[in-house]
Amino acid sequence: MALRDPATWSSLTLGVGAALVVVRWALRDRRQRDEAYPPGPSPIPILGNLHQLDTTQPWLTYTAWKEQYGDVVYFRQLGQDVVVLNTEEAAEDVLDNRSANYSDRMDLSIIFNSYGMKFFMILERYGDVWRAYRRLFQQCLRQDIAKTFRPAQSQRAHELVENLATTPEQFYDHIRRYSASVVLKVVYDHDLRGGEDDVFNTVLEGVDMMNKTVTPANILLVSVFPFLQYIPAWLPGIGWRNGARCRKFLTDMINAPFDALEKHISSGYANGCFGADALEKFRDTDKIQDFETLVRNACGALYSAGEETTGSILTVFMLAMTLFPEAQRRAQEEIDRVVGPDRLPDYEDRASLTYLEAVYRETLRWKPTGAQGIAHAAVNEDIYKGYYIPKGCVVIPNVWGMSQNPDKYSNPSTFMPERFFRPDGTLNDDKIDYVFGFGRRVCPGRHVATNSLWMAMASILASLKIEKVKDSSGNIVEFEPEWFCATTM
Ligand code: HEM
Repeated sequence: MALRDPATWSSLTLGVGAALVVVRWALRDRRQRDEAYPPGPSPIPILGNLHQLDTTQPWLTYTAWKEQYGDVVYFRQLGQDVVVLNTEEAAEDVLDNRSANYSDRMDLSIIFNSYGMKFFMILERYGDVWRAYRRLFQQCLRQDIAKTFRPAQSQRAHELVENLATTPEQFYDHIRRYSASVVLKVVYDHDLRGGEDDVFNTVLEGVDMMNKTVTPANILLVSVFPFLQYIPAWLPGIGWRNGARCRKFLTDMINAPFDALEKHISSGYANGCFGADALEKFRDTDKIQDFETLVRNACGALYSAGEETTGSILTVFMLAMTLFPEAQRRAQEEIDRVVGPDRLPDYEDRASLTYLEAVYRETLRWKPTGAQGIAHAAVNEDIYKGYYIPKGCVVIPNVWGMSQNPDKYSNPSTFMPERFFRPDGTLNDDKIDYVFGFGRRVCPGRHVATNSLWMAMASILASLKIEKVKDSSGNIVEFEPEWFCATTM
């Protein structure tokens, strides 16, 4: 793609135009109203408060602002109104209890179109198309249906243990393979076994491409300067911004597993899975237009939302077990006592393995992988606790702030499963559900995710001891874990 290309220039013009609109919007005066905006830092023209944000880990800034301004904080970012909800109570009040008004997302149509993200319903605006997706999820991924995938999840968890035992140094690849294999099975009835697998390679490449493009920084840049999507793909370091290349990867990511599923269906070999179930249940619907494309896209969205999240949490689990051996020892002692040495834990054991349950919850809490949740947006203006929230305002649930709240979790940076027990030894009611989101947009894959995570943790703890690496002389190699959490918009 050359800069001489007329399309590039028209985009450049559009980009500059968009920048000017953003500047004018950013400079506009706040409306004079009776109700005040929630408290927050003072903005400067154009940037708003962008210069005060830790842009790679914004949740750290939000959490610091909580100390200064409170549970509900208002700021501006290049003219965009943003409200941060720093506590579970505020997030439940606004996003759960008023979900009819707070289930929208920011307008990201430029990114959607330039990078081929239309399938990615996670960022779909609140409306009929989004409702059609949620109808599919409600019919084909609810809790009782998620249970039917458990045997496949157990089998893959046992494979994960075998892989970890054979080549522990490749633990990250094994974990990623596990989470991908579960989601491929659940969504497409695709069996990922040993060796090369074209479908697996294609979807991994697609997700990696998405991870680069769907970041807050890139979204902001491309929204203001749409011509960036025409950066030549071969340019080192920044060629990944090329829209056409990304579109190709994502189209392949959506089509490869779905085409394979359709072949299975037509040859009569498909077992129960989300894709086949949705095609079957909605085939005669007149309520959803072009339902086949919708199902194809829904499958792509489920895969891209489900693979990395599960993998990241299991990576956090491995880190926690390495750094906090006492928690590992207690969970293993419980499994030995309750399950015994002759078999691996099964889902039926879950209620009896209370310490393991606490390890599971503490893993979600300790280093939540979606530290600033996924932002919602207000459909209409609203008043919350006397504060004005404007129409179109982006509303961020600060999951990091909730999970590291020292008033609720003492020594929050310590991995301490014991915090989930009441004095009488029973588990409390804090299930860390807030990591799965809020209101009408709550994660539809949470039942599948919970089953995958629990089974992997139970199987690993029942079979392996996780400890720090030793060098050739048998000395422990100490390491300083670096914590980085992928941002979501
Ligand atoms: C493993 C841990 C997972 C976590 C922590 C997680 C978390 C989340 C969060 C925070 C949201 C946004 C909710 C909101 O807007 O308030 C979300 C949305 C979503 N998740 Fe998950 N998720 C996980 C696994 C999965 C899996 C396995 C799947 C698919 C099988 C999945 C599919 C989705 C989809 C499709 C949405 C978009 C919902 C919408 O916008 O209406 N997730 N998830």
